[in-house]
Amino acid sequence: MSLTDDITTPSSAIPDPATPYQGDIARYWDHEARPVNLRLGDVDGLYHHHYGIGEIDRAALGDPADTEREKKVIAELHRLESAQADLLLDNLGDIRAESTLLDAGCGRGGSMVMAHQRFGCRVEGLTLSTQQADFGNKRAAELGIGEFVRSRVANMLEMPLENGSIAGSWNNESSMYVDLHDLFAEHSRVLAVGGRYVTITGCWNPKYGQPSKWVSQINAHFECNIHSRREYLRAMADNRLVPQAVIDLTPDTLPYWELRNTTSLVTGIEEAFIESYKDGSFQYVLIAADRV
Ligand SMILES: C[S@@+](CC[C@H](N)C(=O)[O-])C[C@H]1O[C@@H](n2cnc3c(N)ncnc32)[C@H](O)[C@@H]1O
Ligand SMILES: CC(C)=CCC/C(C)=C/COP(=O)(O)OP(=O)(O)O
Ligand SMILES: [Mg+2]
Repeated sequence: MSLTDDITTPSSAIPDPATPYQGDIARYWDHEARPVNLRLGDVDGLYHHHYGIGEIDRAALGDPADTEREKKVIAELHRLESAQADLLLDNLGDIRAESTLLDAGCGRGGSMVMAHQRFGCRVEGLTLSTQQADFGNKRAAELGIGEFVRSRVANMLEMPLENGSIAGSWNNESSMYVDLHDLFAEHSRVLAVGGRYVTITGCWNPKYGQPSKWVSQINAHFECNIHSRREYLRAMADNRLVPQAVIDLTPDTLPYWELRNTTSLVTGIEEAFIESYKDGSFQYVLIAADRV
């Protein structure tokens, strides 16, 4: 059976949002078309809404006076964003082609395509945005993988998925829009026992005390609610998700932000990320957990 055999809800049939807040978030992503996301995605057709990790390849950027410099910087930023998704997929463990994966808060679907290309399996994506789901399904169809990669408009706190049907699931920069206890209860329900959950997220650092002014600025910019690192670990523990790896990616993401801050694609939020990562109030982390 292919993914499309059991489609009962076309991606455009948006149900009533569960809350007014979710309606706001659906509208936000329906109208998003920032060049920093679209021009990077145009590099190779993988459209991401997350940030990058890894060292800058200075040789690939060439001379600052190069007329092709902007194009090269865009390609480099995109390479770092895809490297971030690759690291997330590395942490899913062994996934068989017969398995189904879940991308909770899937955006335009770049990570889903990468997951299918790596594992050959089905990938289910959930987003609040009709525009994003349609975009992801169109891309998958263009790539000839529409039978395997499907985006749907659905609330990740009420996933349209059977209990224990998912081998691996993730949130890539999408968990700051929901209550973590509700979110992990739902991942725990759909994951098979022994399955793997992975998140890459920004979180505020309990060592700092409370969310800093920079964290508050990021929340206001994206209409989200960044959680603390402690909250992630506590909500996982309460929902049968046992951390196997907690990796601080903060030093690995700073080069991406420093490079992005030199381009014409800046959106105005770069300073908040750079300063909060540097003052220790905010961290970029990967957490991988086993469903037990
Ligand atoms: C910053 S984007 C991340 C997209 C994607 N994970 C990526 O890495 O490109 C946040 C995503 O979370 C989704 N989202 C937020 N709240 C959600 C909810 N309650 N249910 C489903 N998706 C949600 C948004 O629709 C959006 O697609
Ligand atoms: C790490 C944190 C706190 C993330 C918040 C969620 C978010 C908006 C991620 C990036 O989306 P994007 O790629 O659409 O943003 P931008 O336009 O800034 O690249
Ligand atoms: Mg982006």
